[in-house]
Amino acid sequence: MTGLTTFLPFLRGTLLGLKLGVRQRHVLPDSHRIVEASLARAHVQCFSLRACRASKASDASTVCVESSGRSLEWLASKTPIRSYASSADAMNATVSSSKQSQVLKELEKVLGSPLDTQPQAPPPNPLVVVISGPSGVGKDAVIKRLQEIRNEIHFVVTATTRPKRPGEVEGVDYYFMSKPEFLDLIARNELIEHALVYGDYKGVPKKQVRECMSTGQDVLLRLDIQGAATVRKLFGQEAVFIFLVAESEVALVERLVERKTESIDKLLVRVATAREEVKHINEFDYVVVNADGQLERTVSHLCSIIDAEKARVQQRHAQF
Ligand SMILES: Nc1ncnc2c1ncn2[C@@H]1O[C@H](COP(=O)(O)OP(=O)(O)OP(=O)(O)O)[C@@H](O)[C@H]1O
Repeated sequence: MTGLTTFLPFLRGTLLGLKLGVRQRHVLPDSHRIVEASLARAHVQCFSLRACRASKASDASTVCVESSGRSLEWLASKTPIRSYASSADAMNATVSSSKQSQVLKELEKVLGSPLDTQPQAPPPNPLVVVISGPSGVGKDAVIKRLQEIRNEIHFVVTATTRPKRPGEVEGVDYYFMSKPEFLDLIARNELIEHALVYGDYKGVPKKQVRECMSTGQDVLLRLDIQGAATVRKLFGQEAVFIFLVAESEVALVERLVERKTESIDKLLVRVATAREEVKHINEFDYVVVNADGQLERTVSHLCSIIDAEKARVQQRHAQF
């Protein structure tokens, strides 16, 4: 309402200007003035499109120009206004491509140099993303889904000495190996980190991470809390650490019981450990709730984090 009342005097002046054929001048930022000056040459007059619609003016056409991140709406005389849903529609509806290129040429002339076609944002650095969280929270389920929708991210397959669970695939879910084989990897210093978890070894092979990072690919690591702490020491703030939690402790336990992969003794150990692990939440950059039945939402949150990381001005720069 306030905008309208402030605007009415301007609108009256504008319409009067149109009738009298007098070019109006409005206070615009410098960059906009350049645009205005250039378009003035093409006999285009600048007004607010919204104002003209409100006034039901029917003797103007629209030319929209993106300048300094804002949309300027230019009204030129003689052609009728058409109804449209957005500035982009207005552009399509009323400006022919030849007119557009004419405007661009005019702008380039005024600027004294050609408009740059290069991307304005620098290419983002490859990310190292660590996903961690207590046992049974859904790390594997979440990562599996994330891989389906973001297959450009390389999931680093962990080596483990634990037995394969039904449905798990060698080289996809884990590299399953015997304890002597795993100990050999340790001896050859071929693991970024490794740990003995619930009596089984788990570790991240260096080779995979090294190879991916050298090609500029994003890397996703699934680590338990100890592993995440070790990798944090290695990468510091240069990697992204995400902590998955269930909506509550009871929800986590129900999920573990439902999975039916542990005896009651093993369950007890996992639940007691999970209670301790959740205390490490502050060592992470992000926390994401994997609520029951909300796997898609969880994965969508992870995608948002990755996208936000890609949009950072000060990029993380993981080196290995
Ligand atoms: N959002 C969810 N809603 C319901 N069930 C889920 C959800 N996320 C995962 N699950 C299920 O919970 C169980 C535990 O998930 P998963 O095995 O992925 O956990 P994990 O964190 O990888 O466990 P671990 O560290 O013990 O390997 C699985 O049966 C999985 O299908």
